[in-house]
Formats: sequence, C-alpha cells, structure tokens
Amino acid sequence: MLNQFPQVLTIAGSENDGAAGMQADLATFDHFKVYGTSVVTVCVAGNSYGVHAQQIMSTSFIDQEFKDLADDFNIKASKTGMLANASVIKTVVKNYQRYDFGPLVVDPVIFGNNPNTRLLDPNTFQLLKARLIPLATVLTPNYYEAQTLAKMKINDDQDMLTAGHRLQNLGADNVIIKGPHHDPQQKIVKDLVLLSNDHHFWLAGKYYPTKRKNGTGDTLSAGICAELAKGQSVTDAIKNAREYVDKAIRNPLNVGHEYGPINHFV
Ligand SMILES: Nc1ncnc2c1ncn2[C@@H]1O[C@H](COP(=O)(O)OP(=O)(O)OP(=O)(O)O)[C@@H](O)[C@H]1O
Ligand SMILES: Cc1ncc(COP(=O)(O)O)c(N)n1
Repeated sequence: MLNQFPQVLTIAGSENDGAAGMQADLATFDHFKVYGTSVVTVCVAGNSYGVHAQQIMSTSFIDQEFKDLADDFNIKASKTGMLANASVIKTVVKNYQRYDFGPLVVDPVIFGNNPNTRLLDPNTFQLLKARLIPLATVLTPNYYEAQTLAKMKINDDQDMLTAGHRLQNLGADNVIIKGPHHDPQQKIVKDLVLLSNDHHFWLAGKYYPTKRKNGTGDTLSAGICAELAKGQSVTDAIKNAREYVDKAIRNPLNVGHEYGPINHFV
C-alpha cells in the first residue's frame, strides 16, 4: 500500500566527503531499511583533513523542502544534525511544529569529530535550549556538547547524571550523553542513557583507538530515528543503534587519509 513503508527525515548538513552529516544519516537509514528523506540546512566542503567552507541554505529554501516532503510522504520519525545558525534553528522549529513528522531525535551538533571544527554559531546555544531541545524525544549530545549545554564540567559518572538531568529539565524526554573517547589508554567507552521514566542505564562498549570515526554521532542518532520509525522502544532503538556504531567502527573502511569515515556497509 502506498506510503506504508517506514519513512524518516534527516534535517542536517550535507558533508561532501561522505563521512558525516546527511550522508552518514542516509547510509544508516539504508542499513536499518527505512526510506530516508532529507532537509538540507547547510552544505559543508571538506574532507578527512577538515572542514574548509560552508554554504548555509536560505530559510525559504528550507521551508520549501519541508513543504514538499509533507505534501508527499508519511514520515514516522525525524532527526536533526548540523543547523549552523539562529535562522536555521528557528526555521526548523517552525516547520517541525507545523507538520507531523513523528518523534524527533535531536543531535545537538556543535563540534565536528575533530574538536577544532565548530559547526554551530556559539551565540545560538540559548535558542537551541529554549526552542529545539524541548521538542526532543531523544537528545544525543557528545561529552563536550553535554558540558556546553548543561553549563558544567563532567569529571565522573555522577557529573554525567547531573548533566543529563539538567538537559532533561530543558524539556528533552530522553537523553543519551556519549562518554569521552579521546584517551588512547582507555579500554571502554561508556554512554549514559537517561529515560523519561527517570530510570537510567550505562551502555559500555569496547574503545577502539582510531581516527576513523567521523560520523559516529550522526550514525547513532540516525539509527535511533530509524528504529523509532519502525516502532521500537526508545531503549531498544538506542541499544540497536549503538551496536551498529560499534560494528561500523570495529571494521574500518580505508578511504580518506586522516579523520576518515566509519564503515556503514557492515
Ligand atoms: N573510539 C571509539 N571507540 C568506541 N566507541 C566509540 C568511539 N568513538 C565514539 N564511540 C561511540 O560512538 C557513539 C557516538 O559518539 P560520539 O561521542 O563520537 O558522538 P559525536 O560524533 O561526537 O556526536 P555529535 O554528532 O553530537 O557531534 C557513542 O556511542 C560513542 O560511545
Ligand atoms: C555536516 C556535518 N554534520 C554533523 C557532523 C558531526 O559529525 P560526528 O557525527 O562525527 O559528530 C559533521 N562532522 N558534519
């Protein structure tokens, strides 16, 4: 029957090296066998050495992208990625509230995998917290983004829990804070999952000492979105997406010289 196959939406930046952003989201959607549509917010020019230029889409173009998808598709879950600046955030919030695009996974992309790459204007943090985060079914900050948004340092598990609660108090139903993974000596990476019913659990995975992990955050949030669209619970969606990221890091794909992609073919 027309329009019954699970359809999802990524609202994100296009990254022309194929490793992260919308390209990683669409590859992940394919893996989870959902039909991926996209609203491009910004085009990023770069490669595995870094990001070199950005072209932000006009708000009228973004409005049109949303309208065209709403007119034709039956979207069951959505995710946001790179939003770049305040006008994009406001336009995305307005459109998401206008149409029914299902539960929303908000990946609050502030930094790229190379921590020196900033992907969001720092003047927009307040706007992000006040307008977008309250719409999140699942919020997926990395270790640095969680500290920036919760306005605190995270040094241990208790800090991570406190930061998670602060982010829930901003209005996100469920929060996953991805643990740090920049110490070559560490053995595991430990993410915190804080659920809307106030339960929490830790997802510990093996640490892989590799620079080939561009797009891990996008892949995790896209996997959660895909699984939610298929009717999985938040807990199962997060666990299944995390397992996929683990496999995609563990089996490297040797393209690009520096901060290369993970392997979406696994
Ligand atoms: N080297 C690694 N070894 C094992 N797991 C990792 C590694 N790096 C990241 N992960 C896992 O990948 C997932 C994505 O986390 P990560 O912190 O990389 O997100 P991010 O890409 O920084 O997020 P964002 O897209 O918000 O910027 C998490 O579950 C994390 O634990
Ligand atoms: C266009 C774009 N969007 C998002 C990310 C985040 O990447 P990661 O998933 O590695 O944090 C990125 N590097 N580029």
